[in-house]
Amino acid sequence: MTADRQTLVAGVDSSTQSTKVMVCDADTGEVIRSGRAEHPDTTEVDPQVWWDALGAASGGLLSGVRAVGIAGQQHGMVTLDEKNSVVRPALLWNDTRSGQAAADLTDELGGPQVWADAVGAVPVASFTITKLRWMAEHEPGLADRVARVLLPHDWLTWRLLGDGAEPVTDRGDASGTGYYSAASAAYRTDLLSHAFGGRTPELPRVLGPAEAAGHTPDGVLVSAGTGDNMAAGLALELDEGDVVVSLGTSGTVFGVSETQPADPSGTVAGFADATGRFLPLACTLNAARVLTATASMLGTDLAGLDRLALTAEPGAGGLTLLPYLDGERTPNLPDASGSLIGLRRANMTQENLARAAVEGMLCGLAAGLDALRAHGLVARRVLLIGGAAQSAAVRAAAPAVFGVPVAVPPPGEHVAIGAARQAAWALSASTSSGQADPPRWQGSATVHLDEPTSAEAAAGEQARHRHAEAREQVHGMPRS
Ligand SMILES: Nc1ncnc2c1ncn2[C@@H]1O[C@H](COP(=O)(O)OP(=O)(O)O)[C@@H](O)[C@H]1O
Ligand SMILES: O=C(CO)[C@@H](O)[C@H](O)COP(=O)(O)O
Repeated sequence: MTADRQTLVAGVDSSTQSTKVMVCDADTGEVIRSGRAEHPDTTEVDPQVWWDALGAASGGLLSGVRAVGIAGQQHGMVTLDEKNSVVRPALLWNDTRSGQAAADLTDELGGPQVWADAVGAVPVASFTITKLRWMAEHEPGLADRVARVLLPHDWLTWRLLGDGAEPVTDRGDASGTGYYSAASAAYRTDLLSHAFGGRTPELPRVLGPAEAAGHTPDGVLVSAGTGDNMAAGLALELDEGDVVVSLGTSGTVFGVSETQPADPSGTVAGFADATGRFLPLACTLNAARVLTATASMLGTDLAGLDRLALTAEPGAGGLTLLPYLDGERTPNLPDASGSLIGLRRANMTQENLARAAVEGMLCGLAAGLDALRAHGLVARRVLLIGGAAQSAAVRAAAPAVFGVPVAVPPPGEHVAIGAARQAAWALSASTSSGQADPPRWQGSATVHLDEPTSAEAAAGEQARHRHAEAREQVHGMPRS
């Protein structure tokens, strides 16, 4: 197909640390051009920052693009007043100030199982509903001004549509609010109102997976958009047995399912995906930044951290890092700090510390993988994505820590590509010959990482055991 007949679509990943834009061929998924812009390192942010980053990342890229989709960091609370002005900076998924609000809400409405049954997940500080409770308690004057609540991707989609547009969302991102039941495809405004002190802000209409949100003033179709993990799932065209481990700011482990789990322990959140199915997911608050923080402490960079970690033996000489550097979400310890356990004169080396950082980050996700399996998810292989999947030390340690084959898809911005694939799907669905399914894009082969030796597998198993033991000893968390 010649370039002038090529149909172009764009996908946006507005995640915690940056905005990425990928322009793709709508038929094949080939990436034609891309851009990115950084976000500030903070847990509350004026949404205008995302809009400016989107402008910077997409500058000059969107010429000829027929459709665009926005994927965003999940859960962030964007509050708007009667005039659609932002009431306060958005509280992000990694802002832990609403930890007590989460515990209170869980108790007030009958305990964890009631929540898991109602909305597929037990509230934690990340969820939008707990942030609204925090706002109602700590900023009641501002809460009184809130006329509408959106998620980050909803707000960006709405801005793209221009003045007078109706705010919309999708079931994937809505399922992370704590006031949407994906199983019954309905908002739980009773829960929202209870959490928000009797206030009942307007909520965006929930679109279907291939439904269009509308068009930009320039006539570009805008798809429903979704949460970043849902978009990554869409890019990877997940089948049964595929489990994604994403190592960005957050660590997430998830797969697709026809049914919604209801985990009263709160480890597995029964989110919805971007295709009409469910996306059982466990999320840690500390992933790639554990590596940057450890590298910085050791006076090196990420390449240097890799070199150190690869020099150490698997198991880090018995060192265990519980990397709860920014508090933690899974396990639910919003006020926790990190712990380094097992230090001896013989193992107290930079190499072991680097390895312990890598293994500690992965062990938290391996525990999430165990919980997903306990709730019925089949794990035949792990697909490793996100910024820290580029780390050689992570790739070396992952197969032994997860205990299942690990594959790395070709490096790419999977969230933005998933958003672009959704845009291509919505564009196709808008025509008379529209497709019922998203276009098949996945072509390039994944790289399968080496199976661990029996010694490496044993060291991985021991690292997980020590991690669970440390969680129990330091934080009283029961072993699963
Ligand atoms: N080679 C690498 N080794 C370890 N971490 C890396 C590497 N390359 C990028 N990262 C980390 O990945 C993170 C960004 O990943 P990304 O998935 O884009 O995050 P997010 O979606 O949360 O914004 C940064 O913290 C960055 O330091
Ligand atoms: O809260 C979750 C998942 O429930 C996070 O995964 C956020 O969606 C942020 O993602 P990244 O910016 O780390 O990719």
